[in-house]
Amino acid sequence: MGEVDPAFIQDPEHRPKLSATEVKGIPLIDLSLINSPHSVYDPRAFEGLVAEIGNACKDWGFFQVINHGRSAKGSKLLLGSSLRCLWRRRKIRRDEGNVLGYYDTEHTKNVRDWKEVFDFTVEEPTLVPASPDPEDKEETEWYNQWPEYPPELRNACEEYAREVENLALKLMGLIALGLGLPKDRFNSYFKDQTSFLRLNHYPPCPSPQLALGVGRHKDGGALTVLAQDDVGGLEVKRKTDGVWIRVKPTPNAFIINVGDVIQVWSNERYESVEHRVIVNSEKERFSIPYYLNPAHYTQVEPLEELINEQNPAKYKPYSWGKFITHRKLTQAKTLPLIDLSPINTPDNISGPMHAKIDDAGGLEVKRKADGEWIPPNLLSTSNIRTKGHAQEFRTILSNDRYESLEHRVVVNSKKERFSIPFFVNPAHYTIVKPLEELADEQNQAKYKPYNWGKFFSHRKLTDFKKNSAENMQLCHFRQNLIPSISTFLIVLLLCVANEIESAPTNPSKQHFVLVHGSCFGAWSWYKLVTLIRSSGHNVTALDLAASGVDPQQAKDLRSISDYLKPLRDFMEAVDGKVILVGHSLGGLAISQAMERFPSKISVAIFVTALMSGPANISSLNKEVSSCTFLYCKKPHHITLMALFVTVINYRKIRLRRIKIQIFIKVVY
Ligand SMILES: O=C(O)CCC(=O)C(=O)O
Ligand SMILES: [Fe+2]
Repeated sequence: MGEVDPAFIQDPEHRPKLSATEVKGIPLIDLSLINSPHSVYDPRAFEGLVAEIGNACKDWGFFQVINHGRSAKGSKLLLGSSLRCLWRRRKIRRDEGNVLGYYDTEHTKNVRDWKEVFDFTVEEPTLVPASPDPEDKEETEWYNQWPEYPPELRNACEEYAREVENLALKLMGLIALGLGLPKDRFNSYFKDQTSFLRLNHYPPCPSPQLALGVGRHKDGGALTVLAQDDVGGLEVKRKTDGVWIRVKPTPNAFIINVGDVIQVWSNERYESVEHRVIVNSEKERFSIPYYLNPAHYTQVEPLEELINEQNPAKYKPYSWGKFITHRKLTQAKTLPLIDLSPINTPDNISGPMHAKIDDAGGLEVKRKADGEWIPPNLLSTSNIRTKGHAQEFRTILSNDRYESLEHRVVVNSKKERFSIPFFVNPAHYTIVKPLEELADEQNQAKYKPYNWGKFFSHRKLTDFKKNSAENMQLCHFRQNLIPSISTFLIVLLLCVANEIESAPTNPSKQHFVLVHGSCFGAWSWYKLVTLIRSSGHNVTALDLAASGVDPQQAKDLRSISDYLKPLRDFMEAVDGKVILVGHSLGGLAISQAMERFPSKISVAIFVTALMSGPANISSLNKEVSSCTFLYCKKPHHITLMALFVTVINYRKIRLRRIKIQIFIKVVY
């Protein structure tokens, strides 16, 4: 591997102390009771063993076992010199199509590990989902990739795997008993297990103070049975004080790690252990973890027997198959720092680290697949690289190949929280538009150019209203805006206007006057204004009195007539015919304008609007109550409302009224 490439260098706070102390007190459990053919069954001793394992799982999340009944021949052979040449020969490299075999690009927390590995599964083939995509129901098979040399490798590995599997399942039985469950409680999960083994080789490292053999992590499966040679380097994070302690190799012992799956099954009675591997400048090191994993179709969730009202489930169920497929596909390559995959992968959707219901973080991202809010992986990075406004910019530059991420921060009643976003923005004079190289005839530019500086200063002035329509949003610049209420209105209007005798002869050039509803302002039409203008029409969005940016105060208005005055003033001044559009209470305003300026109005559109009678505004209530309003409210936001549109040809009003009712999704 040569000199230390920056990809291997750990952030300062995660660099190892090479002088770490080896401490006493790490549980060392003698399994001779269950393994010796000569031992007489002693229920009390057995109970003691179960309790010892239970305590080790609870207090440490790991322990060592001796007299485990395995001959240790297998591990000696695999760790020993006869097979080391495996690493120096040509390796069968894994790729995206085949995730097993040799590779040396494993990354933990986005930093490359100083090691090379050879992976093989216990079941041949191993059945797994074809992709991490939750919607994809297809399955695929993983096959081991055995090298031709050394020839004895395959047999040695397979034999070793069988031996350790036996031990791992026995330990699961003891753990089940310790949790007060039947001994065979976990058996069914491992019927079609996805367990695999890894031959780890840590070459000597010129800068062991900067890099790690494996960065800090927890094993994702149920249980790990680890064999190591006598070089040492494994460190575990002690639960009592968070100090990293070195695990001194014990001859013929296996190290047992509690994995994330047990943490979830036990509803956190046992917690998986964080660990890492230190490398050294002189000696290479070998180790063989056996990861005991459930069948891919397992939904991992707290066991029913271990939850109740006092102790509710701390995790949401997640698909083991989706989780492991994602892991396998992503861990062997560099993950970009700004990476959209976390919101689309089971790892972050429902992996044990992330599905924790009471996640202390606060940042949530909206998963693109289904719009659900989920916490991203905040636990492991010291610098949290969130995706901010800069990504809106990326969205446009990439012509939608990358989409910006919607996110939010939830607060909690106990802890305060701090964060420091760094927004990477272009120069103010930048005209943001899809890059030429990424837009062509087949894939046309999806955004119109806009001036970053103008956008940015507008945002700065209005950012306190992040969710209000007044805040300029990316959708302003979209070329082909998604059909919405606005587009619908224009299409509807033009269709109907063509039908009406008095419609302008050239419907392609109209002047729309938009009148907002109560408590709204001209800003509420921001989408429609953009749309109408970009369709080549004139548009005026008015603020009624004391609304939007109109300087008057509501308390100073003496009558409804004062409130409607800005429209009257406008109508007086305007040349030619206009199309009036009123929303909600704005219907009252346009009704009055229709009374006064009939010759200046070609069409009036009432959008869920009050519509007073043409002769007498006071007949308003009667008219309104005869209209059908369908209204569907969901908590916190209106997702659906009935749009009630009445198009009136004013001059023929007594002859013809068109009422159209539709359902439309309105996004505020
Ligand atoms: O090599 C070791 O001691 C531990 C390796 C490990 O933690 C892993 O591969 O998951
Ligand atoms: Fe591990």
